[in-house]
Amino acid sequence: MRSAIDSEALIADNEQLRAELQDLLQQAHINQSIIERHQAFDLKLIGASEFRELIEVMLTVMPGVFSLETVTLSLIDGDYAIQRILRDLQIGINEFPKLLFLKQALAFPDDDLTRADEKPRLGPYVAALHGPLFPHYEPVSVAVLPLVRQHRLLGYLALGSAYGERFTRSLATDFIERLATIAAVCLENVINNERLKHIGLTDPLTGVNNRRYIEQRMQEEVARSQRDRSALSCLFIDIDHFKRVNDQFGHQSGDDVLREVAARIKKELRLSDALGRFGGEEFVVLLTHATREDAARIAERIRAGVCSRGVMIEGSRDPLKITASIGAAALTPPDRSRPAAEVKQAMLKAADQALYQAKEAGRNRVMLAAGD
Ligand SMILES: Nc1nc2c(ncn2[C@@H]2O[C@H](COP(=O)(O)OP(=O)(O)OP(=O)(O)O)[C@@H](O)[C@H]2O)c(=O)[nH]1
Repeated sequence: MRSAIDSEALIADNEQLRAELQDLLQQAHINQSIIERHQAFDLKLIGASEFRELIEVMLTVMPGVFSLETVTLSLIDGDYAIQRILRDLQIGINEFPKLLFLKQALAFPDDDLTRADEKPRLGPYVAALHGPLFPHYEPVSVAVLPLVRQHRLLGYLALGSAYGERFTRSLATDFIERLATIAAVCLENVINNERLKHIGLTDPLTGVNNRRYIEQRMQEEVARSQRDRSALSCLFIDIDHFKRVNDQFGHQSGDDVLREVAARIKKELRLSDALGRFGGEEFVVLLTHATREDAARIAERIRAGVCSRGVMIEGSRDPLKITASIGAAALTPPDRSRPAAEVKQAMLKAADQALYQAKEAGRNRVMLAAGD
């Protein structure tokens, strides 16, 4: 009798142990699949070689992989350097509403002074603190991962959950810290790649785009205007008697004049326009959605801006009077029957010929190419 009871208890024990083992095994499978998902995500992050691709992985793929309501990336870009590069490389910031730019680092009240600034901060969402990182969605709990490279804060990856228990102050942060480290390295890498691309498309003397960029961009814009039937214009701008500046005051002063003229032209343009140094003392401006009349008006404004006041240069007591001649050509309506490359060449040629006429007619003036 006694042994029957013992064996019943043993069987019950055994069944309970089996059930516990089953649970543990199931948990191990779940953990294994979480680890595999995380590793696959790490590989995606590391594999992204371009800015656009990395941002997609962080902002679109990540919420799904980690079951989060939102993920945002905020970059610290006080001098607009990153935004300028992205704009020049035609990476539309508006494409990514969860990509944000901050003028400076966020000031978190230091509730724990022993904690290094670069540690992730987990806890309930506080609007006054986390608001700038979540402008479109108010989560309940958040993890803010500072992205730091070589002691420099690049920005924050901010994870938002609709559940209070998801990110609590006491949660172990090893995994999140590792994620922040990988994300920071990947981010620095793609920003540097885009910087290199940008350098290859920039004129080192004036800081405006170079000829390669402007030719490439012009072809894209011509194709776009052919598709949308939108207007497109270009200006050829040439500093008058520039040789005299070099001859009289030296090459260095000539370079100063080039820089100043580039800055004066740029001041008159919209963000969507493009300015490039085409060669020597010649600049090209691409005006999107600008008709012939718009081009004439903008060219006149640029001409007036260039000669509005003298340019201070070394070796001369008085500011030097500088003028420029401008040739303008427009695509209205854009010719759809010819390839974009051909139309681009024709537009450049027309603007160049108009510039020649402006020089012939006495310089410091704008001439329009005959209608397209
Ligand atoms: N300082 C400097 N001068 C340059 C640079 N590139 C070209 N130049 C000079 O630009 C001058 C161009 O002179 P020209 O084409 O004869 O024309 P211009 O004197 O401007 O006369 P017009 O165009 O007819 O009004 C030459 O003296 C070139 O040496 C540069 O990067 N820096």
